[in-house]
Order: sequence, then structure tokens, then C-alpha cells
Amino acid sequence: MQTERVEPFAAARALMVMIDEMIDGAILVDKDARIVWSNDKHVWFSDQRMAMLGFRSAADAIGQPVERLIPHSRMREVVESGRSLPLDIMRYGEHTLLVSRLPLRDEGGAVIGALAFALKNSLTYLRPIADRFNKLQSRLTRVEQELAASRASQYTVENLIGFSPAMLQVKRLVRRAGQILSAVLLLGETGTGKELVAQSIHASSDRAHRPFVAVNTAAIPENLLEAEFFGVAPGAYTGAGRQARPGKFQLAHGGTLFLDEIGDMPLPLQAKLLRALQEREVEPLGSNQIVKVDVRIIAATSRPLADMVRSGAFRSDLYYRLNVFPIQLPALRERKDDLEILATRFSEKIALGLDQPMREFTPAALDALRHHDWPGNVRELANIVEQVYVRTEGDRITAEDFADILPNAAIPSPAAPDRRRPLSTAMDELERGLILEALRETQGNKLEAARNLGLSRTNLYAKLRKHGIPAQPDD
Ligand SMILES: Nc1ncnc2c1ncn2[C@@H]1O[C@H](COP(=O)(O)OP(=O)(O)OP(=O)(O)O)[C@@H](O)[C@H]1O
Repeated sequence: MQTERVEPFAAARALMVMIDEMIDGAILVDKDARIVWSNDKHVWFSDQRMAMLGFRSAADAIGQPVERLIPHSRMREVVESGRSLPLDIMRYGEHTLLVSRLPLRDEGGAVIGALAFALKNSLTYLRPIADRFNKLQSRLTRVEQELAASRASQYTVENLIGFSPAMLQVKRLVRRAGQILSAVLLLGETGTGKELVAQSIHASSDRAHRPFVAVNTAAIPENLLEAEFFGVAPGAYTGAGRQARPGKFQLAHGGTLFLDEIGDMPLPLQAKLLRALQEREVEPLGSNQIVKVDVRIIAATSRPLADMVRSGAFRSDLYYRLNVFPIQLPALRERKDDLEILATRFSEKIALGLDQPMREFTPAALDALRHHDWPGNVRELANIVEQVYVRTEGDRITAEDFADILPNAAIPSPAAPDRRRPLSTAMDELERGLILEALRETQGNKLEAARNLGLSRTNLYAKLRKHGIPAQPDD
């Protein structure tokens, strides 16, 4: 039996034996990718694997499917396609091998098997290639690790600044949410720290070392949302590319998916999201294959979601699915006790970033901050402190420093500064104030705010960035 199968390979085998001296590994397979011959150096079969299979020498491997000995072998690919793989670098255990694979054909041109040679990087002339490969391989590993780390969340509950009763309650709920796997719904005005809280929940959960992936529904054009969430199959549409593109669900597999501005999600996509959450599977665009996903969901909105359910703008079934563990984040004006510590921490951080000495706040400056309404909440405060550093000088931050920056804050009158300022500054202040007002009126709904201000959504986002209103990565 065995002789019959081996017979057509007599010439090839004789050749292999001859060049055996020159090479480190050689193997011959038949058209079913079964081993016909192998030299005894077995660089690609580890001794461990041989022992596991009960083989004492390469001769014992004859007749075995090649993958039994070399799990990653590509010989089957060669016999099935009839195409050679003349130059391939592979890793087998601790060895890096340069492998050449060629199909063997009979006189009629039919593939009858394949042979492969392996050169170990002990050969000096191969060292440059192998070294380069090893370098690229380790760079790839490092980039992969960095990518995983960048997807991990950056903040923990310790980064949540504030000791007001409302903030202490939020911290308690964050710790509790970290111990369970249920969906969490974060409610609160813009800039109250919803993303920070989402990251803290992830960081205190047992998924902390898995990815934290955030997706901002409001910042993605409607026609791209589905692809962004569920991914795209190769060639799904013109220009989709030949490679599959994973969606945020796949990227967050094993970790947490943060769905920001969930209230801005169009109704048809709400239905698809609900299905993904219920079935724990997604169907990439243009594919008919289902991908299983394991993600923990944290959703957030600055819109009155319960009212939207009543008016039919948000699906009630999705709302109940997301609203398992709601956390309401207090507006900054409702926790003014925290203003001082927040402002001081931002001052420290900004000074460090600008490489300047840290400036403390005078009591009057703190008073001015307390008089402001903070429609942009903590984000607005951080931005205001930064503006003071950039626009004013002095050892301490005084109430007057806010004159041009916080137009509505009550600046004590005796110290009222010279209000003359360039038109461009006054216009900027006016624009900023109008945007913040529109955001408050629409409870943070940027689409609606843009409409009320007569701006396109993209234009509003550009202005938000300019004024430092929402400074999220997705924006
Ligand atoms: N309690 C807090 N302690 C420290 N920093 C905070 C706190 N709350 C918010 N911040 C900071 O304020 C900024 C805005 O926070 P975040 O992006 O989490 O708000 P958000 O509620 O998600 O806003 P939006 O609704 O506009 O998306 C961030 O820089 C964040 O680090």
C-alpha cells in the first residue's frame, strides 16, 4: 500500500536525499497532503509533538496528514491550488524558517504532491532576512499590545473628582456597576462626565483588561452608522475594500461598548441594535454571516429618553433593555461644593501641561465661579481655567481674570475691569454663549441645537471644538 503511494515519488525522494545535506528540513507530501517522506532533522516537528504522537523518528510520520505533525503547514494549499509558495518565512517553535514549497506534477501536468525545503536562520546569508522578519514581528506585537492598551479605558473611579453628596452617590453606583454585567444607562447634561463614568465602570469591572470601545452616535453620519456598529463584509459595496472591516461590536468583544448619545440613534438602527443585544450576535453589512459577540453595554444620553419613549422617538423595548441600571449624573450647578476642588485640579493639570507654575484661585475668583450657571458643566469649567492660563498672567487667578471669559459670572463691582475688548473676542463670547444656551434648551441634543442655531451639524461640531465645549475623542 505504502510502496504504491511512494512509487511515483522515487525521483523526487532521491533528489531530496541528495540535498538533505544542504538544508535543515525537507518534506514530501502526496496529493492528499499526506507525508510521503521527511528528513530526520525535523526542524518543524518539535520533539514534544513527536513524543505526543508516539513517533520515534520521521519514518513513523509517513502516511500521516501533514497537519498532524505541522499544525500550520501550508502544503495542503499547494497541492490543492497547484501553485508554489517559493518564499515564506514561518515560525516553528523557537525556529524561524525560510520555507519554499513547490507542487509536483505528473507528465500530464496533474498535481501529484508537493515538496518543501526549510532553511533555518543559522545560515549566515539568511540572517539579514530572518532578523528583519523577527524585528517586524516584534514591532507588530508591540503595536498590537499598544492598540489593545489604547482601547482599554484610561480612567478609574479615582479620576472622578468631587466629594459632594451627589458625587459620592455616583461613585458608589459606579463601583456597584463594576461588579455586575447588566447594561448601564448614564443620564446627564453635556459635560457632566458620562464618558468618564463609563470608563470608570469598565475599569472597575473584571473586563478592565479587555477593550473599552466608545461610539458617539451623534457624531457619525446616519448612512455610516450601521457599518460603524456592525462592520462591513469584504466588497459589500463599491469602495468597501477587499478586507472585512470590523464594527465597534466586534472591536469591543470581551470588553465594554460605550454607546454615547444613544438618544440620537435613528429608529431603524434602534431595531438592529436591540436585535444585537438580545441575540448577542451581529451581521456585518453585506454579509449573510452571523458573528457572535460578547460585549457589556454602557449607554449614555443627555436627552430626556423617557420622554422620547412616550413621544415614539425612542423604542420602548430598547429603552427597557438599556435602562437596567440607570445612573443620573448631577449638573455642576447642582454640586457647587465641588467647584473649588475641580477648579484647583484643572489648574494643576493645565499648569503642568503648559510647564508654568500652578496658580491658585483667590476667594473672589471662586465666588465668581460659584455665580456662573455652568451649562457646559465640568467640560466648560476645564475650558475656562485653560483660557485663563492662556489669556492672562499673574501668580493667582483673580475674579477679574474671568471678566472676558465668563461674561455672565458676577464679578465684584469695585474690581470691575476695563470691559473694552477687541470685537473678535466679544463675538467669540457671544457665539459661545448662544451655543451653550441652545444646548441647554435642547437638553444637549446637538442635532436639534444645530437646527435652532441655523447651523449644519458639522459646523456646530467645529464650533463646539473651537470653544472647547464637547471635547470627546469621537467628536
Ligand atoms: N467628576 C469629574 N471629575 C473630573 N473630571 C471630570 C468630571 N466630570 C467630567 N470631567 C471632565 O469633563 C470633561 C467632559 O466629560 P465627559 O466627556 O465624560 O462628559 P459627557 O457627559 O460624556 O459629555 P457629552 O454629553 O457632551 O458627551 C472631560 O474632560 C472629563 O474628564
